[in-house]
Amino acid sequence: MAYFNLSFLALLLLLLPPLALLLILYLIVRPRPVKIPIKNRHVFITGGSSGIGLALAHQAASEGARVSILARSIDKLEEAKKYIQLSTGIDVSIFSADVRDYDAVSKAVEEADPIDVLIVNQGVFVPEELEKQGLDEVKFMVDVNLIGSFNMIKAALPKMKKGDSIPRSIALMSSQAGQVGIYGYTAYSASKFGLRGLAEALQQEVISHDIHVSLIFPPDTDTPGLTEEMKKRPQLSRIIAESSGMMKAEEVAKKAFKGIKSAAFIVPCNLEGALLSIATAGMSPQRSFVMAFVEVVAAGLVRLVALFFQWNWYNGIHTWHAQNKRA
Ligand SMILES: NC(=O)C1=CN([C@@H]2O[C@H](COP(=O)(O)OP(=O)(O)OC[C@H]3O[C@@H](n4cnc5c(N)ncnc54)[C@H](OP(=O)(O)O)[C@@H]3O)[C@@H](O)[C@H]2O)C=CC1
Ligand SMILES: CCCCCCCCCCCCCCCC(=O)[C@@H](N)CO
Repeated sequence: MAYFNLSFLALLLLLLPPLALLLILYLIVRPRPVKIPIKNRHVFITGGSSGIGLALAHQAASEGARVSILARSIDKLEEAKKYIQLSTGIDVSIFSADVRDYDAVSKAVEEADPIDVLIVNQGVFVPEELEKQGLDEVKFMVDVNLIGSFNMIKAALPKMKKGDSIPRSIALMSSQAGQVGIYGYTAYSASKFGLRGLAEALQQEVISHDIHVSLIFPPDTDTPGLTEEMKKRPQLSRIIAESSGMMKAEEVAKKAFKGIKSAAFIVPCNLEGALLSIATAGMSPQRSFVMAFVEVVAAGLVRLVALFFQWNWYNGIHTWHAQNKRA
């Protein structure tokens, strides 16, 4: 009996610190967890006529949401509308506008129903070493990916604040290249890193209006945009980006909505992304006390894994240059 008591006591002493940490985290995590409904809500998706945005629109329609999609090409919008109508029976509203044009975006928001879930998904990516890349292309990516996102949020926010008492979401489509800088993506990574600062600051500004911000971080995703990108992607960009594999747009859309519905601030899309999110948790909000526990406990080990990835990438860069110098 004494032996049993001793081992029980030892077990208790062993479990006490993690249990105490879990309790502390349960008490302190902020903002508090909240559920965002999608069914019968108005989901407005920019870049919704192709790739991940089209998959998001299809997923939202399948879950019974009212869906609007915004993009530049009216032909691609009409095609997307037809595809979703045929596959889900849902009639999607379409808005032709360039997110770089604040007035055009504002007009679309005025015409649209009040937005309950805004997914700022549009994005362009032209991978090239900065030295070779024209500043016009640098500006193009920053204007569409970052300034365009400001335009969309600024136009949508006033009406989103006036809505009913049901929680709302503003989700930003970032990229794993928005968590770690990648060779050939200087402008693209900068535009996606910018979304993080936007999102962290915006969440503090809108929390009192029951609006919840999510950042979605996909790896390479099989879309028309990626197909186009592959035509000119530097070999080293490909080697490094392949560290996180490839996903289908539909898989990314499912992960995105899972995160949006639980108002997760950081939404990874695959295992590498989950590791990357722990490695880059920084000062971002964490609503799940369980995830907070993992972040706190795994921080050191994940940092070691991250340093192994950097070791591998820089060795690859060195080898590539050595081989190409000889060639
Ligand atoms: N594919 C990938 O590997 C990954 C993509 N991402 C991100 O996911 C998002 C979608 O990418 P993906 O689906 O691959 O891209 P696609 O090129 O397949 O689709 C991009 C969409 O954005 C729209 N768009 C582009 N420029 C503008 C603009 N100036 N104003 C309004 N709409 C615009 C396009 O329509 P139109 O041209 O008619 O305007 C289209 O609907 C981007 O933010 C991207 O950075 C993140 C990680 C990986
Ligand atoms: C701590 C451990 C880290 C674990 C693994 C890290 C792997 C990072 C790989 C980065 C992949 C970047 C893909 C960019 C996709 C994209 O956005 C372009 N296709 C343009 O759209």
